[in-house]
Amino acid sequence: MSALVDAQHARAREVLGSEALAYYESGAGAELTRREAEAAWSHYRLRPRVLTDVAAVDLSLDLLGTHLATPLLVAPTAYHRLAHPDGEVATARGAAAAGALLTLSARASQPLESVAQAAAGPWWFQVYATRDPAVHRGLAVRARDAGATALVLTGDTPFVGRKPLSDSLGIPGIEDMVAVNSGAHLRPDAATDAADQWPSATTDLVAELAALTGLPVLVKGVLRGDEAARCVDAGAAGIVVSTHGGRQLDRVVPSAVALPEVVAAVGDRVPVLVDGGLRSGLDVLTALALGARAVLLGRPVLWALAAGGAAGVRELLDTLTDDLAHVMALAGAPTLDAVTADLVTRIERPVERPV
Ligand SMILES: Cc1cc2nc3c(=O)[nH]c(=O)nc-3n(C[C@H](O)[C@H](O)[C@H](O)COP(=O)(O)O)c2cc1C
Ligand SMILES: CCCCCCC(=O)C(=O)O
Repeated sequence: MSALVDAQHARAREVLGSEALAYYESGAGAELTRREAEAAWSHYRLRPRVLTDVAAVDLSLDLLGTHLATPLLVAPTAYHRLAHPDGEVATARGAAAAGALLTLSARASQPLESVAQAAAGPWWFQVYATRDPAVHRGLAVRARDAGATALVLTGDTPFVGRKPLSDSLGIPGIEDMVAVNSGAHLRPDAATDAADQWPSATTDLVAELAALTGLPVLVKGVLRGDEAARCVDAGAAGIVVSTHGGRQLDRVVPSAVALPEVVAAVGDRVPVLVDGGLRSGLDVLTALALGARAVLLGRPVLWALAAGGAAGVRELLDTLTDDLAHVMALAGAPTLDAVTADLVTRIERPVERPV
C-alpha cells in the first residue's frame, strides 16, 4: 500500500464516526472477497524492459471520447457527506484538480447538479436500476443535462449485499441522503420504495439508457468473460470489472483474477476498466498490464476525503499518478500503450513476508 494511502486511512479512522467508518470499511458476509482484493494484485510479478527511453512518461489517454490526464478514476461510492461536510462537491473539486475523472454515485448525498457545477473536470454518473423506472430514467437524464459524459450501470446489485459489521449500526441521515437525488425516501418497508434496487433489471436496460440519453453506458460489476460479452452484445460501451469492494456477493473471484478473462473476451471491442483493492502505483501498473484501460479507486478516495477534504482527494490522486509514472519508467513503459501483457507474469506462491 502507498504510504499516503496508509496515512490517510489512519487519519480517516480517527475522524470518522463509528457508523460511517463501519459503513465504508465493511464487506459482505465473512468479508473474504473484501480481504482478498489487495493481495490478489501481488500475485503478479513484473518483467521490466531495459534501456528504453523513459525520460518523459505520458499517462494521458482517450476514454469514450474524453481526454484524460491520468488513468486513475474515482469509483462511485455513496454518501460522501458522511466523510466530510462538503461531500461529493469536495470530491469533485479534488478530482478535477488532479485531472481525474469522477464517477458520481446514484446514492450521492448532494444534488447531482451541485456536484456537476463543482466538477471542473469530466465526470460520469452511476445508475442503479430502481423499482420505479421513472427514478433511474429521471436521474440519467438529469445527469446527461448536467454534463455527465457517460453512464455506469451497476449490474451486481439486484439487492444490497448484507454486511454484518455495519448493517446493525445503520447509516446516520440515510433517509435525507437517499432523497436528495431520487426524491424518494426509504420507508420502513424499503422493499417497496420507488428508489430501492429493482431486482428484475436485465441487460435490456443498457440499450434503454443509451437510447434515452444518447450517452455511452458501461456495465459495472462484471467478473466473467461470457457475461462481459453478453453486456457488450446488449450495447455496453465499456465494462468495469469489479467485486463492488467485496460488498455484494462474498467469495466471488478477486478483480485481479477476473480481469484477464474479461479482457480476453471483450477487450478488442470496448474498454475494460477495473476496481477493487488498488492501493499503489504498482497495483495500477499490474492492472493496466493485464489489459485494463483505466482503474477506479473506491475506499482510498473516501479515506482521503475524510482526512483532508478536496485537498486530500487531490493529494491522493496526484500521489498515485506520480507513483504510477515512476513505476512505469522503471518497467520501461513510457506511455500507457507500452504497458502490455508481457510486462507481468502470475506466480502461484507469493512470498508474503520475505525475511
Ligand atoms: C462505502 C462504499 C460505497 C459504495 N457505493 C457504491 C455505489 O453507490 N455505487 C456503486 O456502483 N458502487 C459503490 N461502491 C463500490 C465502488 O464503486 C467500488 O467498486 C469499490 O469500492 C472498489 O474497491 P475499493 O474500495 O477496494 O477501491 C461502494 C463502495 C464503498 C466502499
Ligand atoms: C443502504 C443503501 C446502500 C445503497 C447502495 C450503496 C452501495 O453501493 C454500497 O454501499 O456498496
